[in-house]
Amino acid sequence: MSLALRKVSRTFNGTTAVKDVNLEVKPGEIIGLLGTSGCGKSTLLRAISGLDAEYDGEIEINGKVSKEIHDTTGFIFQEPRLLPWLNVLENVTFGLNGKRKDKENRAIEYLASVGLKGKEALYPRELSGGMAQRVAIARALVTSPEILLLDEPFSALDAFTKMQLQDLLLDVWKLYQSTIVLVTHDIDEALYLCDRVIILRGQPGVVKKEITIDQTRPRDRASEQLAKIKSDILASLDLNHRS
Ligand SMILES: Nc1ncnc2c1ncn2[C@@H]1O[C@H](COP(=O)(O)OP(=O)(O)OP(=O)(O)O)[C@@H](O)[C@H]1O
Repeated sequence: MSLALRKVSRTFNGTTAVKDVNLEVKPGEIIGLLGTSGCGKSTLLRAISGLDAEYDGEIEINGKVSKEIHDTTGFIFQEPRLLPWLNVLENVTFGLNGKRKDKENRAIEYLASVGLKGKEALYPRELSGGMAQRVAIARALVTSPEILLLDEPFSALDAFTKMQLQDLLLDVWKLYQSTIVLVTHDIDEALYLCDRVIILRGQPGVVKKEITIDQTRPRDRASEQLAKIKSDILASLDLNHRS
């Protein structure tokens, strides 16, 4: 599913958080939004999801401009946000429409695709951080979203779990062909996952640069080509200057 942002700006109480952001995303593309804290990455993601409609400009999803919540988008947050009184299966089926057995079968299938086969009856308190985030991924996927929005989805996890879940994300992307917008602070994560990285900078945040990562997957995290792109990204972030 395609996605386009045209001159999107968002102002909170007189202060502009992001200004005039333009972005065209092709179906099946993985786009990273990268930038220092407070430059408006989450604000943009909330606008794309329809959770926040108070922005100026236009957001078009598959050719249709709308400010409503899009049922074609799935959202994954930094923390899993599971309901503690529901087990894993119930957390994934929660809010789905349809017959109970159908919903459960669907949830079981998606839980298997994130490596949680047989864990359906566990409660959130019994899960590791990585398992809980896998449940959150299954919960987002079960609605078959054509656009997946991820807000620093792996930043609370240890380095090894993070790398496993990045690979998992690529597996589900291959399987479901979703268009993905990923907010991250982690340059290596953006280099490993994204087709294109949008660098935002400043307050209000504006698009400073777009970097295409034209490397086949699976990528070598330690490759020289990625290291070169990383130094370009670091230079664009201009961490020594605030603007
Ligand atoms: N609901 C809100 N009310 C008022 N100001 C807000 C609101 N949401 C965001 N902002 C402001 O908008 C700016 C951008 O915030 P946002 O959370 O989008 O940044 P971010 O780039 O995602 O930051 P971080 O990387 O730290 O999560 C900040 O100055 C923030 O204080």
